[in-house]
Amino acid sequence: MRIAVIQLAYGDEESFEERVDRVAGLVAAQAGHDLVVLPELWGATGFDYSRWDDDAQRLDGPWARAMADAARAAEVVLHAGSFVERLPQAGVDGNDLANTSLLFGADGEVLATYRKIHRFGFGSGEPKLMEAGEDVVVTGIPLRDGGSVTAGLSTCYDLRFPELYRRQVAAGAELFVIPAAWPAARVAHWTLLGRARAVENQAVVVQCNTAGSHGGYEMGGHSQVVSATGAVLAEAVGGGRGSGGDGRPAVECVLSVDVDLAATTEYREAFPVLGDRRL
Ligand SMILES: NC(=O)CCC(=O)C(=O)O
Repeated sequence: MRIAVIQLAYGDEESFEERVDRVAGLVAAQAGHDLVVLPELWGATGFDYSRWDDDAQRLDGPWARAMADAARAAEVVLHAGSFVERLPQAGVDGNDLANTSLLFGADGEVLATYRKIHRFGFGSGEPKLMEAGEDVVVTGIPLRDGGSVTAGLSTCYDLRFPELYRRQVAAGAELFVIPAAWPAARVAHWTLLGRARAVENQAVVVQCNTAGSHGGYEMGGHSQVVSATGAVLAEAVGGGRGSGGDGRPAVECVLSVDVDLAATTEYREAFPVLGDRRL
């Protein structure tokens, strides 16, 4: 399986519309991959909360249509990261926004919808402005060779909650796709937790972070793809001025990675840790 992880860099100066056009072009250039992955909230920004209400869109709005077109143009399955969804009505917390991911098939049809379950912000940002998702989402991703892989979807801060990934594995997940807007200050947690989720679940982990600075936050980059054994197959270098970073700002880049899915199955059979879970 060939995966393209697009680590986007953006600042405060680029408009939503300009960025959607730019990103659609980047996706369209990834023909030949099975799966292309974008980061969290790359349109409305991860941390400039003042933009979220204005940039919110319906599930079938222009953002989703542009991403469907890009998937179709490149003939790839596209995990379009996430966007600020305008819900049809306010939810239990009185908000009508959600942090929503869409997975598009190569024909542009929506294969899966995931709403971020664990909201980041400790009383501001997501918990204040957005509803929490309630559904664990595990979905088949069709591959160009006619096969498929079973993937669990989650977003950024979800990575800190291992029980979510255990539930995804129980539902058949062999691979986790995790878009993020994870700041440089804690980028060491991002890479460490990604490897931990891979090792404890014997699953491939695909992490797509954001670069650049917006809303007063420097993003950490260090997108990575980790094998089911915990080996880092590819990592976007640079970024992380806080704990564990290398001091350089993260940059925009595309990781193009071949993942051997049969190796995951073989590894799970040869070292059957998951069979020893006490549920
Ligand atoms: N956008 C996020 O969910 C940020 C998460 C984060 O910064 C952290 O867990 O640390």
